[in-house]
Amino acid sequence: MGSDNPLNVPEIDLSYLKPATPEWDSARSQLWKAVEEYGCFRAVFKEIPQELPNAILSELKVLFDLPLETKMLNNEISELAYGGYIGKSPFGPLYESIGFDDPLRFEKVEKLINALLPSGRPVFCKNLHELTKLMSELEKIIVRMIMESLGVEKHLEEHLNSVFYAVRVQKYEVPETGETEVGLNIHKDQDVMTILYQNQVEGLEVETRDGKWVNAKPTLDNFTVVIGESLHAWTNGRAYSPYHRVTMKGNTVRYSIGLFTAFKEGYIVKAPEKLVDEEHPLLYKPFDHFEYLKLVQRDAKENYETTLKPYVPLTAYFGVDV
Ligand SMILES: O=C(O)CCC(=O)C(=O)O
Ligand SMILES: [Fe+2]
Repeated sequence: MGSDNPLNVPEIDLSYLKPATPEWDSARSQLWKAVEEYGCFRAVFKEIPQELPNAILSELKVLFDLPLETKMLNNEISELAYGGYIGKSPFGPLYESIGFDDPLRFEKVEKLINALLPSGRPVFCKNLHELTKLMSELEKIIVRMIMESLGVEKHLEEHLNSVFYAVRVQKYEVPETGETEVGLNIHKDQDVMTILYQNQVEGLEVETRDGKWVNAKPTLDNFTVVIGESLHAWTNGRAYSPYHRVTMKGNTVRYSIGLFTAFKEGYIVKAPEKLVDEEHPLLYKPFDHFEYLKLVQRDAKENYETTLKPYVPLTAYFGVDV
């Protein structure tokens, strides 16, 4: 399983594409195949120069080496979901992460960094803000391609108005035993999608729809895209949301940057009517995305099962809804 598996998730070049061109359509059909089968792929997106995420990664040691009390200040500063500091836990024994809850607003990035590092880090703040903007452009392309593939692109505008972006920078320590160890336990993401860039230390493993574990082994120009359960529910199950985990081995610390796209507070996740019919009955009752996030409480989760279970209509079990 996992690390010994030579397979990788598909790589798709999404650089410099224009909608309604043959190049766009060809990339879109590769993307949709990957989203259906793996819920995960590696995107090449040359609009983002490699130097940008790498400049951020090279500063992360300074941030994570701060005392725990300092990193915990983030819990007071963050106002939105996906912000705050997460320390090591049974769920992520080697994992720590620092969330930027509204990085499209430069002043919010600056506020957090200045609180953690009073001498400031203006270049880091600028880079993180800039990377968020560019990664959110990539997210919009991916969502557009998914909606076009399903013939529901009229919902694109609604999507753009309904989401917010957060960034988490994440660290995975080297296992002390020298053996392969769990960095972050098996889970599905609850968001719309997660886009990751990391420091070329592999470790992310993804389970395909047919139960095979595959390494998501990126190269320098890859952004790894993982579909979250909210998009899976919104597409009435057409987009796959994979179980995944991070496994650590070797002696290099792994750092990653994750852009999390999530629906705003109050948004009700409901599959478009066009995606529900006799052949595709409604898989999940409409749910409030923020209520769902609260319900899940990722850190407390130890079981290996979908977090959407509370929304599965009882018809799926008993033939009638009650
Ligand atoms: O760091 C990674 O590559 C994966 C992180 C992850 O799965 C998550 O933050 O949900
Ligand atoms: Fe994840």
